[in-house]
Amino acid sequence: MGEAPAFLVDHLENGHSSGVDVNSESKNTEISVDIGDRTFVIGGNHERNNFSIEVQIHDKKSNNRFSPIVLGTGPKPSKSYSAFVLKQGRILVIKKGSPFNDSIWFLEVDSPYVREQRKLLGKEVVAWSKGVKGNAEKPIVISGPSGVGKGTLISMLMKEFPSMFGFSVSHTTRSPRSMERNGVHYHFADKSVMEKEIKDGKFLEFASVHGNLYGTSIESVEVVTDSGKRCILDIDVQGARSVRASSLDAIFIFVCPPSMKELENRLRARGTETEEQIQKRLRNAEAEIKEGQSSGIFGLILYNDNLEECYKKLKTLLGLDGVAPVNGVVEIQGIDLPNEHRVSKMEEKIIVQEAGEAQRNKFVLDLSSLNGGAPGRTRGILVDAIGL
Ligand SMILES: Nc1ncnc2c1ncn2[C@@H]1O[C@H](COP(=O)(O)OP(=O)(O)OP(=O)(O)O)[C@@H](O)[C@H]1O
Ligand SMILES: Nc1nc2c(ncn2[C@@H]2O[C@H](COP(=O)(O)O)[C@@H](O)[C@H]2O)c(=O)[nH]1
Repeated sequence: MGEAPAFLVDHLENGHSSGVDVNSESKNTEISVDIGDRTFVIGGNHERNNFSIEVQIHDKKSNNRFSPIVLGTGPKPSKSYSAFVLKQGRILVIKKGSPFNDSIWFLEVDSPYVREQRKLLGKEVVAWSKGVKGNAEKPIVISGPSGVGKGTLISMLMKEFPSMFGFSVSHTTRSPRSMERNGVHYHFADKSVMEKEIKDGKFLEFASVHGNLYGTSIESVEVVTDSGKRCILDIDVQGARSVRASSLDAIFIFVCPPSMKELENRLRARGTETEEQIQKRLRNAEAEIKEGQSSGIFGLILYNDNLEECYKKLKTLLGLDGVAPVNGVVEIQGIDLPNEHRVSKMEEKIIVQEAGEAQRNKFVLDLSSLNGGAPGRTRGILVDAIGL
């Protein structure tokens, strides 16, 4: 998967109902943005929904107004918004009077991810993606047959670099092992609940693995990204394939065992599965190893023979040679805009000018290097403060 395409500002309008700069103290503030035959109405009644801005679509042809499925964690309602139409079916929404880290959002209404989800869910879909400053490192997908040592390697990485990496906690319908804690190792889920959440588009990927359902929720990835850490996903090959096809721009590592015999020994020594489950996992391992090595999903293949050597190679692949653990914090921040401001466009930049006495303070948002997007955060916003 290549870099996500840049989404330069296509057109920005500041009139009524098309890329509007709404400035209202009303509790019913909403903003309407016209794209083609549709008006996207963003905002609405705070009293009805205090948790996330509402989105409605008005189809001008049929004069029908309806609520689409809204994917991703959206922004909390605010007293007023500015909105601009960007390329590739995205609307930039800037909130006023919002707390730190909650001011710049992207509503994807016809991005590749939204089109894919629309097809999958058979319903109208829009998706929120929060804008973050700078470029966080790409998430890391680690796959490999059961027992090869993925979890062991990930634990070593997170122990040595606690402030750099965060684990995406998957959902699973399998029963917890004795040492596993809900919300830490997995979100242990009821099958019908998980299936309903999958239907509702809450998952980045999911698969049936060794007879149970496993999946990565969009929220699990967002929680890690928002904490400023690089997200690690421990998922099977089917899941990796789905992530590869998604717009989550990740790196993909496959871990191979030195032999099937050694894999069997490790699974047995771990002592967490019944004999029947071990046999099932070993049968699946052969196909997984074949696919992992030949499918082209994985750019990086590691052999976990000697654990210490394999861990060293993993660190080299991740560019961590000689990196001191204490210096490992990833540079990723929200964007703190002044509470009261006016928003305008200058060439391909968005100018946010502080209102009131401090009018000379301006923030220039350069969107020319955007990357990422739903599901997950939109990265690469360059912010320049002028006159501060
Ligand atoms: N290089 C190694 N040499 C010997 N034993 C190892 C090595 N790597 C990991 N192990 C051991 O193998 C067992 C399986 O490792 P681990 O649980 O990390 O596998 P996994 O790939 O995460 O499995 P699963 O996919 O089932 O979660 C553990 O008991 C671990 O201590
Ligand atoms: N597709 C996904 N696969 C996942 C996810 N979480 C874990 N896994 C994979 O399942 C097997 C078995 O795990 P175990 O904990 O029962 O031993 C292993 O290969 C994991 O990588 C997920 O969210 N999606």
